[in-house]
Amino acid sequence: MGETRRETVPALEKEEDSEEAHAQLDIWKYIFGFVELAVVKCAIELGIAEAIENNGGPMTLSEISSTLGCDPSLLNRIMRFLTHRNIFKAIPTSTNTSHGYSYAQTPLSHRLMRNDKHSMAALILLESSPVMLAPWHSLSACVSANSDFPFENTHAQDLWQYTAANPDHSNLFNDAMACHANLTVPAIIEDYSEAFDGINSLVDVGGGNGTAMSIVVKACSWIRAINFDLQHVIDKAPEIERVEHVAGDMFVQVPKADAAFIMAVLHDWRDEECIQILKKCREAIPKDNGRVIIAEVVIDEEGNHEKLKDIRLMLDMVMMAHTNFGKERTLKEWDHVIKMAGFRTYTVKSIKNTVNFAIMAFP
Ligand SMILES: C[S@@+](CC[C@H](N)C(=O)[O-])C[C@H]1O[C@@H](n2cnc3c(N)ncnc32)[C@H](O)[C@@H]1O
Ligand SMILES: O=c1cc(-c2ccc(O)cc2)oc2c(O)c(O)ccc12
Repeated sequence: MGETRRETVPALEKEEDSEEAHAQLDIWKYIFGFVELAVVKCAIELGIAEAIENNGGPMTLSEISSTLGCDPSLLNRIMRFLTHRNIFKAIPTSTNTSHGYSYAQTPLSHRLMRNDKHSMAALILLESSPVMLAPWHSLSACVSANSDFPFENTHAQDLWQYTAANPDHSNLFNDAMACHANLTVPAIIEDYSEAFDGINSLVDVGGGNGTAMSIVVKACSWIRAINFDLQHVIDKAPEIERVEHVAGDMFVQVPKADAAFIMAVLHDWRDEECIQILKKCREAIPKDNGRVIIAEVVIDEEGNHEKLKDIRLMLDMVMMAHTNFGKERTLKEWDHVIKMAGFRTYTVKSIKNTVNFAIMAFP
């Protein structure tokens, strides 16, 4: 019998081994990173979550596939992927039919429904659209040349010219932003109700289809709101009680009100442009007790790994791919922009469970 000898592995080498093992696992996630977005988009387009919701309870594979008119064996693989990621819950059935499972909704699958109060479907459909995916292929060329912009390079127009000329994409974009407003505005009102105290009129600068103001006037019955955006966006905005839609250019003039609200707009522009927009907001509000409520990301540079930091950094990459000079800003960068626009002081408050902060600037 040969003697078996066990090699002793130095502690350091073991640590490196596990780092290697983690790296090897992590790199596969990058290699197939697009798969998650593609399969989730597929689930939204098929309407899997809606089918289960409309059924009023869990459904077997054959029930879902006959309701949606899908191939059962392909749908089975899609459901296996989605349940592995806890997007749907697989409940073993007692019978031998239908691959042995019923599928139920989860908090994640609710977010894939188009009409759910938590819906994120429109944002997923925007990010996975060929129009928004194509510019990512020009990212490295644009970073190294620092001359062209990924979106303009790909579509020969900037995002706003492109949406004005392409109504289908404009609808996709406005629906996605409405989904963002549905998520963020109730959280701002709940966490920061004092922002809306003492104002009778409020103008939303770059307010899209008016979703943000529809939520504000419902929650704050004393407020009359103006939803201000480009002509082609206002032309498509639905009528909303106590919300007046006004078309115009925020670089020229902003409609007058007691306060201005501006959400996910300044991150689309470079500092000089933000200063110009904020000056127009300052001119639109009273000098003595006016305020501008800015809802935007603040990037933390302190090296903290707070759970939303990764998403904020991804949004910064989205700004690089989809806008010419847009970016997410640190507090120091916000301080520069707000002070240069002539505001005397400002406060900053994080908004629970959203990537945004509420920055209130006073003239
Ligand atoms: C990223 S979206 C934000 C929409 C909305 N505030 C939200 O957070 O859901 C930016 C908005 O700015 C509008 N916008 C772009 N340029 C503008 C301009 N010059 N004047 C007014 N609005 C403009 C766009 O049409 C778009 O609705
Ligand atoms: O694709 C986007 C997404 C956003 C966005 C998503 C979530 C937020 O909390 C804020 C913003 O904003 C965009 C944007 O401003 C833009 O010009 C292009 C694309 C996107």
